[in-house]
Amino acid sequence: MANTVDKYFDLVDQNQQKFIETLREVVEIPSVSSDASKRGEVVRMGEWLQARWEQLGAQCKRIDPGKQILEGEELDLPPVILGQYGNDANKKTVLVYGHYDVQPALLEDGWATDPFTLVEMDDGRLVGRGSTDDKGPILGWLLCAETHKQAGLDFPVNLKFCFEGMEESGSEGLDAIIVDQADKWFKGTDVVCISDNYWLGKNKPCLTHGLRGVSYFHLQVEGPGADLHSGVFGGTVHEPMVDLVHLLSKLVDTNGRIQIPGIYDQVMPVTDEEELTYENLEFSHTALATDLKHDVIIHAEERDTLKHRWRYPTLSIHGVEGAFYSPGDKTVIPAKVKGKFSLRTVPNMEPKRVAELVTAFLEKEFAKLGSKNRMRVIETHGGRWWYSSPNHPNFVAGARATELVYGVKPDLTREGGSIPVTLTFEENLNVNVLLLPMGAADDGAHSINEKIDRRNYIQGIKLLGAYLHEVAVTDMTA
Ligand SMILES: NCC(=O)N[C@@H](Cc1c[nH]cn1)C(=O)O
Ligand SMILES: [Zn+2]
Ligand SMILES: [Zn+2]
Repeated sequence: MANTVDKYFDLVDQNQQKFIETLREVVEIPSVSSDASKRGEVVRMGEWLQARWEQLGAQCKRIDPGKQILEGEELDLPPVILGQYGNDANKKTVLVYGHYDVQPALLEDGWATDPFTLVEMDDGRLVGRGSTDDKGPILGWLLCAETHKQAGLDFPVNLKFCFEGMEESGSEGLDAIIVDQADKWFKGTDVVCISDNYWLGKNKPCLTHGLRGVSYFHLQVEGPGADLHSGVFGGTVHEPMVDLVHLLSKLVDTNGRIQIPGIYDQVMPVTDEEELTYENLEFSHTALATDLKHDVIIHAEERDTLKHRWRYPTLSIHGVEGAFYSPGDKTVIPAKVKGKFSLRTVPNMEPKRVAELVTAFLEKEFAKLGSKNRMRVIETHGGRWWYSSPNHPNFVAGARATELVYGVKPDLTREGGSIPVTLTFEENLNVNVLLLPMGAADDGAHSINEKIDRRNYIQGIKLLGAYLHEVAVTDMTA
């Protein structure tokens, strides 16, 4: 094994520039799943992946999950690309999951360069939307397999894959496909690996064994039939935006404490054993404040910041649809506005209970306003949290691979973000899931100037390959 892995590492080093060009090619496809006008691009990205894997000899199956209504338009959901690369009864089977859709990005959001053009900076940052979330990592699996084939190296496992184009928009349609395919396409899977999160800091790699869930809400307030002139109607009609601002202000206080009664009742208490997991991690407020460009950290202790990222629920307000947001001073009263917020959920919160509590609270608060407007709370998607033990041999394989590539033992972390289908894979395939991140804490996923460092991209391609080699020689039943 050592010989093959060393050869593989050498080849990855030799092909660095080619791998960056491949990343450039996919960053140029603006596969934004939340934007109806970009749906064709999302599909194009899925087709690109399928074609490239088929060229390599993988057997692929495209599943079209159905329709969705987005911005009032009925749209085809982007395809889920299932694949099988290798089918040797003497090898283990690893299922990898990733997503080929990305978050929206506009130059005017504050990007220094065009978000859909990959730019390599002097300091090694590869800047572009999707570079770290999640196009770099999904390319990692592909480039690993291509490199093995081109060099005639034995591929150590049978690889199954599942790539979706709706992760950034709630993974619509995917749960049903996983349930349906558990005994079909996914049959024979020994372990699952997902590379779609980040290190805790900038230097030390980690393995991740927990994710928060996400429950996303639209709070709609509707009043007159059309926008109004504020000089004529201000002070004489109930304004939807005023109601909305009042309601949004009730959800969470300025120190991040959620104000919805009952929301903390289902949260698992911290145990002494858990307290130990916050020790000796590569995480500091000084580094975090630098990444944030301004120290806006609420908590005094690092462990409290981590607890609020990993194991307590949080509520964030994301935006208002229908409100005036352009430059200039338009004197309008918007007729209908939609406030958008989400709660990150943790063990043992149930999405259904969360939705009930949120709705009951907002209805009560709205009634207090005495407004003649109409209010509706809509839960647009609810993804579940995931928590797993890091003692499984799958994690041992991940740790060995990390040591081989980076020369250090990885930290064990949980993640504040959500990958809703993680639990669906675990429950329906009855196998262990490992999260093996490629990118670093300061990559700026979902933000402006998203990047992956050249180092993390290239070493990450090695890491994914090394992990597959380690799985091949690790007893997964232990
Ligand atoms: N890299 C994982 C990720 O970014 N996940 C998203 C998932 C999501 C759910 N609803 C909208 N996006 C996240 O925000 O955590
Ligand atoms: Zn992602
Ligand atoms: Zn994301």
